[in-house]
Amino acid sequence: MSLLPLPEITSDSAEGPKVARARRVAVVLFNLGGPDRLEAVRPFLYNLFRDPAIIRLPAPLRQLVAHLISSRRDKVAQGIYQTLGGGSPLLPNTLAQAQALEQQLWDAGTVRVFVSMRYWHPFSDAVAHDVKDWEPDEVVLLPLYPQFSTTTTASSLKDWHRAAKVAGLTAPSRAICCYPDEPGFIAAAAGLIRQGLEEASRHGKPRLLFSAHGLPEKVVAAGDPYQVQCERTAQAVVKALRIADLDWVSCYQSRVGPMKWIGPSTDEEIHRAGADKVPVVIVPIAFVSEHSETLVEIEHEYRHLAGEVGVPHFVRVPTVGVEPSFIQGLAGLVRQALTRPTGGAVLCGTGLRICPAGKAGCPQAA
Ligand SMILES: C=CC1=C(C)c2cc3[nH]c(cc4nc(cc5[nH]c(cc1n2)c(C)c5CCC(=O)O)C(CCC(=O)O)=C4C)c(C)c3C=C
Ligand SMILES: [Fe+2]
Ligand SMILES: [Fe+2]
Repeated sequence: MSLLPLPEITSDSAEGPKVARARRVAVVLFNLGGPDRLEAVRPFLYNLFRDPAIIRLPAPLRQLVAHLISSRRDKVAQGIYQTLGGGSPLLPNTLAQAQALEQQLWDAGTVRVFVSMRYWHPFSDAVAHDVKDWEPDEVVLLPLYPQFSTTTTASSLKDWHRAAKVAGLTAPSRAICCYPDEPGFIAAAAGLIRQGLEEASRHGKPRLLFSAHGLPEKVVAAGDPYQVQCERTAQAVVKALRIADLDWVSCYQSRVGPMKWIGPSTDEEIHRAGADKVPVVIVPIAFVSEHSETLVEIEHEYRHLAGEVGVPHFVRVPTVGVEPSFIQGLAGLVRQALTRPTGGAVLCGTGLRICPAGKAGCPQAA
């Protein structure tokens, strides 16, 4: 990766020579957020379900529905976070990624990496103020969702632009929309999967399950490119693995509510693996760090189900986290974004084209 030139930012002074300083770049990482204690579970769920990107109802009705669902799901969700010691590890894990990325970007100017969460602290309003106080020359918005969804990436970016306006943050920004087959991400996932396949192979010919967080079918039918991009990630990993006759399938976990979600579901695939008596290697392909969906849903619930339905061996592959090639990949996305025109343009991770508004699979997110 070639180094970026470091433009000197100069300021005129009435008295004397111009003062130069290195370009200051703020990178903002986005993720969903998670409750940090059991009392936070209900307000976290309320924030999630009152988001119009999640519950597509008009305002007063949406708040009412959010209140009802969060009250009803509170106990189940508290049980999930109780298993994790009373809170989500998503924030500490994301802060570790921020630190690793900051170190990786030593050559891109004076870089500081911030973390902004959508449904629990640190919220975009507080982070936008912190970014403004740091006085960046440029801002790069980097969602920690490799695959674009209106429910995640677009929701986070929209909320960020609102918060930035309120905070008076005027530095130019660029958003990276998605990177479903970014080579560093794919290499990191493939490396971790290879270890999982090796372990499972001792128990028979394993089946690889690429398990992504699901979405309601109607969200995808309305044009959300998430499912297509999840399949693209799976294809890219399979190609990188270069294993002849690899048995693999994409599936979707985490269904909530009564609507029909995209499939096949991860449950169905675990049942099928049980019937076929094949070991399962399950890889959470839409998550880049550990949290309730990986450490409870996969590690406990799916592992238990696999035992019940006769799967001979079950391996959970860890998320890419701070794997060096993943962090290098993120740094590459930031460097490339910095070479593009500013003005809220949305960049596709693959090929880093500037996406025209509305182009399918390459969405205008802001
Ligand atoms: C790829 C990422 C994600 C998509 C797409 C997504 C859509 C989506 N999620 C819900 C409802 C819930 N999600 C919950 C937790 C959760 N979701 C994601 C990511 C995506 N969600 C993450 C990273 C987490 C974990 C948070 C943590 O533990 O730190 C939860 C809360 C947990 C639970 O009660 O099961 C809910 C609820 C919907 C409805 C949706 C799309 C419409
Ligand atoms: Fe979710
Ligand atoms: Fe879940």
